[in-house]
Amino acid sequence: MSTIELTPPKKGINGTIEVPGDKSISHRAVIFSGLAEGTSKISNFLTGEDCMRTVQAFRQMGVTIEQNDDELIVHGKGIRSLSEPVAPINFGNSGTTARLMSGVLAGLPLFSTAFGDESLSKRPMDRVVVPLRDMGAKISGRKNGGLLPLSFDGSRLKGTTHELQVRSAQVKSSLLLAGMLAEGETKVIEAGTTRNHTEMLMPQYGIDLEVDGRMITIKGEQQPKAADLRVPGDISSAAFFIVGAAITPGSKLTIRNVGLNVTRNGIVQVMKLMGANITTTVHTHIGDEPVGDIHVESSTLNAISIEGDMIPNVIDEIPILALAATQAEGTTEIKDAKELRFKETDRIKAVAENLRKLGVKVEEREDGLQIKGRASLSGGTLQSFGDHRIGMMGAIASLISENVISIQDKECINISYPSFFNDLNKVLL
Ligand SMILES: O=C(O)C1=C[C@@H](OP(=O)(O)O)[C@@H](O)[C@H](O)C1
Ligand SMILES: C=C(OP(=O)(O)O)C(=O)O
Repeated sequence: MSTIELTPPKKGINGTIEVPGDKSISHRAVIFSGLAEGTSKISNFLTGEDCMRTVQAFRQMGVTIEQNDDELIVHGKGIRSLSEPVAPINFGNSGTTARLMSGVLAGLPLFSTAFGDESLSKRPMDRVVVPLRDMGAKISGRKNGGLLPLSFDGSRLKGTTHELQVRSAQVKSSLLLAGMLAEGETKVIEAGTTRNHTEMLMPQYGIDLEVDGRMITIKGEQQPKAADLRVPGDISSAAFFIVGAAITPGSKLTIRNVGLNVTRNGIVQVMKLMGANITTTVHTHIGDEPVGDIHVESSTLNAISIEGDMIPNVIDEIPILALAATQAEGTTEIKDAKELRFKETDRIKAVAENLRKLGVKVEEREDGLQIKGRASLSGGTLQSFGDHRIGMMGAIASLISENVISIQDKECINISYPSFFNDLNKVLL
């Protein structure tokens, strides 16, 4: 674990960058390619630690996956040819791997066990285990399957209708994957819109499903077919540079080839509501996913209330939005975001603690934060709490701080954005 010291640059961030491939889409692309029959090519794959956990899970089931930089060649042999993993699968720090792979492992005729790191071992798994058991899944684990490690005595599942209580794309995707392997039809009725990459990608891999508002219906016993895919840039990674450019005077920044899916572009909408100077230009589609450029220039910001339906669309962007709020005129309210307490760390607590260390007036609420704006940020040592998004928030704070900011355990940033500091240095030149 090492610490990085970041000296305030005393100037804006300028130029053009590209961020790495989308984390959510990269996980899903490996899962569909690993289950598929035939050879799939995935380019601009995110090689961050989380997505490599999903790759490793398929390697342990006998799938050959070649990697050349950010290109993966996945030699799928079909669902029936997957082999039983002889060793436990390590999901590492990755909630997406844990939830999505639970749906897969529960529905394959194999025995498997899986565990995670200290953070993931505290995150709730009952949100997938309970509905998977309703489909007939045989899963056991700590706290009656509420926590990792879990073991899956894979069996033929029965298609079921699920009315989701949690607003979570991971739960939805886990059940759609289980439904694809099950006998009969599965319906997933969402509590509200969440990122829809699974639904968008499935048809590209030849999987039939029907989306009717909040209800998704999938037929069982489907064998995915191989496909070639280019992963768009990750808007959740771009978010750090969007906010960095918006709050640092003298900035003009273009971020190229970012996924602009409407279930993910909340960061752009929210920053615009705060008065940020942002334009987006969609120039292509990858499958149904819109991809384009984001241009941001620094401007004054005003406080708003971020709540309700806005939250799922910015769920991973709240830490960096909280930093934006410190520079806005007025007091920003973040509500309905209790889910943040179940991420890599308790992100409500971590954000409040780090902003307070920098001299910001912050109130912590059960489901959010109240942040007083127009704060001048001192320097100091910030903990990342082993959470990549908290670490990157601290690094972006250093663009406008009065003194050096040190970030402890900077390595955790490799979970979603291994080239983060390289990209930051490029725009500081
Ligand atoms: O489905 C996905 O790829 C993700 C969904 C979100 O989690 P929840 O579904 O738990 O909200 C998000 O926080 C995570 O980073 C990725
Ligand atoms: C919450 C996140 O990821 P996961 O749930 O996959 O660990 C994230 O990337 O911010």
